[in-house]
Amino acid sequence: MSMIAAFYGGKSILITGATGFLGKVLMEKLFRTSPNLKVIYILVRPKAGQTLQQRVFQILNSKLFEKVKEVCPNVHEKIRPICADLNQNDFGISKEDMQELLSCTNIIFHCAATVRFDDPLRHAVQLNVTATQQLLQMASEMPRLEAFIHISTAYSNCNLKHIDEVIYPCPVEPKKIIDSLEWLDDAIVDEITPKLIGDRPNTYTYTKALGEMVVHQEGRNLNIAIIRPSIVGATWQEPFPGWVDNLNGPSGMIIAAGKGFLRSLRATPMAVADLIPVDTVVNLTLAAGWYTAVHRPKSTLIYHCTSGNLNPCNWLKMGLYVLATFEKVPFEKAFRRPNADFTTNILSNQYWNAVSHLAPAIIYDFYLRLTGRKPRMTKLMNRLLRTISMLEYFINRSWEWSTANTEMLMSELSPEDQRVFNFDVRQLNWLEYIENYVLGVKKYLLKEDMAGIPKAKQHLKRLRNIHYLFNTALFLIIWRLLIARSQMARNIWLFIVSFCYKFLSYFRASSTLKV
Ligand SMILES: CCCCCCCCCCCCCCCCCC(=O)SCCNC(=O)CCNC(=O)[C@H](O)C(C)(C)COP(=O)(O)OP(=O)(O)OC[C@H]1O[C@@H](n2cnc3c(N)ncnc32)[C@H](O)[C@@H]1OP(=O)(O)O
Ligand SMILES: NC(=O)C1=CN([C@@H]2O[C@H](COP(=O)(O)OP(=O)(O)OC[C@H]3O[C@@H](n4cnc5c(N)ncnc54)[C@H](OP(=O)(O)O)[C@@H]3O)[C@@H](O)[C@H]2O)C=CC1
Repeated sequence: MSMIAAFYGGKSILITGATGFLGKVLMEKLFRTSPNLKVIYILVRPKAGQTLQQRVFQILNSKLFEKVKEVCPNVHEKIRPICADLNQNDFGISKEDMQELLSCTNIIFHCAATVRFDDPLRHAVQLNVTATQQLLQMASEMPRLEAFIHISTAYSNCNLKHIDEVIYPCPVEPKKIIDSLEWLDDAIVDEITPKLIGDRPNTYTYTKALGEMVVHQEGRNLNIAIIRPSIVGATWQEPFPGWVDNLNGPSGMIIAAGKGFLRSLRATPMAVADLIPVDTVVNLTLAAGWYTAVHRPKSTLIYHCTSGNLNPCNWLKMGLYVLATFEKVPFEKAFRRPNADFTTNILSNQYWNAVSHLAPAIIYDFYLRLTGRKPRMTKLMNRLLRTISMLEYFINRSWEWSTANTEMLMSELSPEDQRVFNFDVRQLNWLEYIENYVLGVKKYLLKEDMAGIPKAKQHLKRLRNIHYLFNTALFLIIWRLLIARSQMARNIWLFIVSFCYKFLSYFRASSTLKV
């Protein structure tokens, strides 16, 4: 019997960010392995015209939860959505709901965050720092609380090359930042943002570091652990391989490459591609929740959930695996044939952006205009280039994350728990994982049917022929122009023609002799 699964039995668990990528997989695993848990409270905001109930209904009726419904048929009764907006005071939670949360919660998993790299500092601080502070305040009023698990990111200290499982001090105290944001106006905040974030690439990594600091300072009397995952990707094994439901991290890039939009990328081929499957993160998180509650470590333990030091893969390999998978399972209606190159040189990157990204988009938009349709490709391509520019920081560097706490946790698990809550990435086969990832992107993100693969292959063949035809026509046009203008080009042309003529005559003569 799994000790971790038994531990969560009968518990009241509070999850923030349960409607997000990680939160959904966390909920699914909890229900599947501990169907006798008491209740999961989830803090949800109404969104996109959907009520809380509709949002929960949609999640529970998704493919991800199919297995849960078999082992926990009354899952609808065990999930308790609470209307909350983490941007508001007290999260806008009603008094009755707050009372229930304070008196019943045993475990908190704090996953909610803004993961946008370019969020204005004020918004990123509100969600990633102030909301964390408020949640800690709530937690301190929970008499039954056994553990508070905070999800951070391995990149919160990406300004360092070697990162230990410790909290690093921030130059400006989070409290001072929160206070000053109250009276500074937006224009001044925007102006000082680069100075505040210093050598970090964006407001996301900066505010996640501030969030950790807040946890460290204000959670002293609580039983806390911090999980730092690297780049979270599709599921590896559970509940089934390849599940993914948002465009963050590599998923959006896989679509862009598979549809033929992404043709070149400024990336360091040998830099470590520190991907970590979402189910691995969830298993480690649940194991850490159990360990924190049962063993009550003296200090806050930080767990790095990364793959680079145990089972490294680099961007070159990952890119090749992705491209190889497109051969077997191409995406439908591709714009061009998938073929992406990595370059480290800024100038050649600009050249390829102009030639491989913008020029085809402009030509295609011209064609759309000619056929009376609205041009859209240049806009889309500019958006893609902007996204790529935001990711470049992460694909041109390697980091070393120490994983002593994570390895210690693994050694504390029983053999059964090591199987049920497996977070040993040494067992991961990258080629197999990437194949399933690409397949998952096709099925769950693009909602493409496998039956369409022969047609997609046919479409790629047509694109290849168009490509050859276009290149030949371009070559002939350029050559024709050169011949018209340059004596040297004419001489070369005459030389080639006479050489071919002589070769053919010789070939014909020798074959006649043989007969
Ligand atoms: C050979 C191939 C090789 C492939 C492999 C190479 C892969 C490299 C991947 C490297 C990943 C490195 C990530 C490092 C992550 C650090 C880890 C974390 O803690 S952080 C956790 C990770 N956090 C992140 O990854 C956040 C990254 N994303 C952002 O910060 C923002 O989306 C933005 C600033 C990039 C664009 O802002 P903005 O211009 O305001 O645009 P909106 O947001 O409003 O969206 C506009 C449209 O674009 C769509 N779309 C969105 N994202 C992507 C995407 N990645 N891609 C594509 N598309 C994307 C979106 O759906 C929407 O479509 P529609 O509804 O209009 O049809
Ligand atoms: N994805 C990744 O690559 C990585 C993620 N992480 C960390 O993992 C955690 C989860 O990330 P992930 O699941 O990918 O992110 P998502 O963007 O998928 O999910 C974010 C969650 O936060 C919720 N949320 C955001 N704003 C509010 C708000 N104002 N009030 C209530 N809820 C809100 C969202 O709710 P709603 O559905 O309403 O928007 C959603 O449930 C984050 O802490 C992130 O920093 C760390 C490393 C890598």
